[in-house]
Amino acid sequence: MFRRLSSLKVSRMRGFSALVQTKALVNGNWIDSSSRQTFEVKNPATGEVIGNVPDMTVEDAQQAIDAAKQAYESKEWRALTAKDRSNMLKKWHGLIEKHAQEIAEIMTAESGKPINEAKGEVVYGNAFVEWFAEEARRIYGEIVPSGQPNREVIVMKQPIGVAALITPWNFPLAMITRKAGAALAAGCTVVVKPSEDTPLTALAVAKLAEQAGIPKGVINVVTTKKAAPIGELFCKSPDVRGISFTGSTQVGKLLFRNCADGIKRVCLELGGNAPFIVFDSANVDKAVDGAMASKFRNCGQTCVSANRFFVQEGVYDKFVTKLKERVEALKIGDGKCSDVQIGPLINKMQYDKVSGFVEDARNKKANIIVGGKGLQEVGDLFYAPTIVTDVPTSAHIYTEEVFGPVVSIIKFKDEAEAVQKANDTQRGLAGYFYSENLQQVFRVAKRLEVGMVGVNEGIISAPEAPFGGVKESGVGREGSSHGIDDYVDIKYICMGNLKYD
Ligand SMILES: NC(=O)c1ccc[n+]([C@@H]2O[C@H](COP(=O)([O-])OP(=O)(O)OC[C@H]3O[C@@H](n4cnc5c(N)ncnc54)[C@H](O)[C@@H]3O)[C@@H](O)[C@H]2O)c1
Ligand SMILES: O=CCCC(=O)O
Repeated sequence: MFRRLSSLKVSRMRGFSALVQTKALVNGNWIDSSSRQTFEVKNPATGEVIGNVPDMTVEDAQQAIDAAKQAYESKEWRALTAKDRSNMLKKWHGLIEKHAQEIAEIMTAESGKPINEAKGEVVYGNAFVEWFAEEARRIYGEIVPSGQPNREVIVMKQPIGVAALITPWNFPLAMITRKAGAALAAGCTVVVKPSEDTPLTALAVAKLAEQAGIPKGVINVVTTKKAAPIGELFCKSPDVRGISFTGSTQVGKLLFRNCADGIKRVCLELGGNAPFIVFDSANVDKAVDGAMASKFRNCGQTCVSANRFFVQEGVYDKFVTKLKERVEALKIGDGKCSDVQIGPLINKMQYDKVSGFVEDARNKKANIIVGGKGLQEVGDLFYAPTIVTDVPTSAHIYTEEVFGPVVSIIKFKDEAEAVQKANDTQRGLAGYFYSENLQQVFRVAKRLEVGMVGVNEGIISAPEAPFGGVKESGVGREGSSHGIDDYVDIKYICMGNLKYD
């Protein structure tokens, strides 16, 4: 069965104290909550409290909005050229790179993410800062040939103003840089509300932004457990011109509704329920590699994780046997051990959800061939990597996003059935399939109702690619040249009565 690591094998982590900030950042000042209240940040692998951060109030969040507005209108920010902003982002990128190890250690301590994955996330997240440093200089307008004489039609892109960024715990760095990089490149200022589970990574990168010379008030970080009232303030405040949210579909819908009155710009990156299809024409070894990468990245707590595996009859037994061997070999433990591959789930709520879903499948006569239980001997929040076969379509692991290390497998007969089942969900973030048949590749890629498709590939995220979903998985795209769109307004200037002769 699974290999567990003893604490003796835990590699020594260097102290990460230098970058750990335990105050919020408003208008360039590192401050406490006006209520003086704080909340604990815990290591999900051990339950140990690793820090206390300010539990900022709605009034504190209002101050952060005011600071962002003032900074947006100040000469220190508005007068900068695109090249100046690009250079600041490049400096920030350089500092994140320099402090990659410390940031990864903070991330592992507060999120439980295995250290090698945390280092990978620093590289991935920082790539958005670099990408948007480059894009900052390419926010082009247009001059369109006019239909009238003596007229010019000029189109320019201008920053929207203050943007509020609400981020989740599963990618504590990348979900901030993917938004803030684009916003700053466009010339906006931001108020970041990181997840209450992972505020320390957010504060650490904000500290580096300060060291990079990004002016006060341009990036504000509000740590809080009062997500709902502060989210409502962001939606209702006329000074916040855009909201970018990554998180659950449930909260995304609430924010979308609350932004309606102010006709605010909204970017929503929400949950998925990704199909992963293995056709008879697939290279099964490649498919198993892709399945492991897609499913077990961050212990399955990834919005683009494969959620439902559809495997065609001809390769079913081979795929399941090979996948089972790989799953049983996964190393589980405290993410600070350098060879751990599976850490804990983030919190008790997530643990209860995952274990409840597997119990539901068991009760509905699905077949649990590996795992299917908690690993309390390792820690309270550890759940065994699990494979469930013969999953009925009524099971929660089929209809819902599991967000945990659970593979649900369903056998299918033909392509039409696979595509119909893959699309049988209101979510549409990512989808994956394995096939060596070129005709099938194009057919299926076009028919999947998702924003992103991995063909013979389990890891698809990249700074230059547009990230986002369709259906209830969200609106807007992050990363790529499209990632700037949510932070700019298009302005048309009609130059009339021009005299050319
Ligand atoms: N599409 C993507 O890019 C993407 C990326 C990461 C996570 N996710 C999704 O996020 C979910 C898991 O993350 P989570 O549990 O942190 O989600 P969540 O929606 O509970 O929380 C996300 C953020 O929203 C805040 N929040 C919670 N309630 C709020 C409210 N009423 N108003 C304003 N803010 C509020 C939280 O404090 C946190 O900062 C999964 O469904 C996952 O698929 C999507
Ligand atoms: O969890 C969602 C984000 C993951 C990614 O950017 O690949």
